[in-house]
Amino acid sequence: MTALAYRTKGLTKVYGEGRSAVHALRGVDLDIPQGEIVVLLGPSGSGKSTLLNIIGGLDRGSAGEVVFQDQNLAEMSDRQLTLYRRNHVGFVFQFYNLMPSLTARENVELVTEIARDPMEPDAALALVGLRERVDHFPAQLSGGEQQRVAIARAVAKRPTVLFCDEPTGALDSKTGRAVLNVLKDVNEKLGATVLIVTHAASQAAMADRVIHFADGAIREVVVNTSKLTPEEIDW
Ligand SMILES: Nc1ncnc2c1ncn2[C@@H]1O[C@H](COP(=O)(O)OP(=O)(O)OP(=O)(O)O)[C@@H](O)[C@H]1O
Repeated sequence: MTALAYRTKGLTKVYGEGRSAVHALRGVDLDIPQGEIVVLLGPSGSGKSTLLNIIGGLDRGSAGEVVFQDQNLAEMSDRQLTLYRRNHVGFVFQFYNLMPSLTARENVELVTEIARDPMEPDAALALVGLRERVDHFPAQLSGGEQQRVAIARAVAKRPTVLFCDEPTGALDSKTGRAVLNVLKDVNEKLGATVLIVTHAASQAAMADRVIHFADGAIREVVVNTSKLTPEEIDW
C-alpha cells in the first residue's frame, strides 16, 4: 500500500463565534497518498483554501486531526509547526509574492539560506526552465516566468509537499500550461506530493486524485486511471 502524506479526521474550522460564526470545514476525513498530484475543486467559499492552509501549517483547525507522517499537526507547538513548514512544505500562490527588489536568484536564496538540505538556487531555477533569467528582477519577467520563480523558491528546499493555491489563476493558457508542466516535473523528478487548488475543472484531468469540495465538506473523490498531460487538457 502507498504511504500516506496526510490523513485528516473530523477536521473542522469555524471562523468567528456566535451568530457571525462561519463553518468553513465541517468534519473533513481525507487521505492523501504520498507522491500524488491531487487537485481540489469546489465553488468559491467552499473551504478549499482553509483546508490547504491548515494542512500546510499556516493555520490551525478548530477540531479534528491532521496527521502528517505520524505527527498530528493539531498537537504541535507553534515552534514545531514552524519547523514543519520550513522543512517539509512549499507554497505557491496565485500572485507570486516575489520581492521586487531582489533578482530571481536572490528570491530563491531567501529560502535556501534557512533550509536544511536545499538545492542550489540556480539548480532550482534551471528545473523550472529559467537558467537564463537568474539575474533578472521580477519586473523584467513575464507573469508565467514570475510564477516559475515562485515555484523554484518553493521547491528549492526539496519539500515533501507542494501546496498550490490557484497557481495558474492569473495566467493565459500557454503560460498556464507551462506552469502546470513544471508542477508535473516537480512531482516526477523530486517525488513531492503536489496539491493544487483550482477553479479550472479541466485541470483535474492531469491529477492522480480529484477531490470535489462543497460547503466545507468532501462530496466526492475520483481516482484517475489515466491522466492527461498539461498540453492535452482544455483551458
Ligand atoms: N479569516 C477568515 N475569517 C472569517 N471567515 C473566513 C476567513 N477565511 C475564510 N473565511 C470564510 O470561510 C469560508 C471558506 O473560505 P475559503 O477561502 O476556504 O474558500 P475557498 O473554497 O478557498 O474559496 P475561493 O475559491 O473563493 O478562494 C468562506 O465562507 C469564507 O468567507
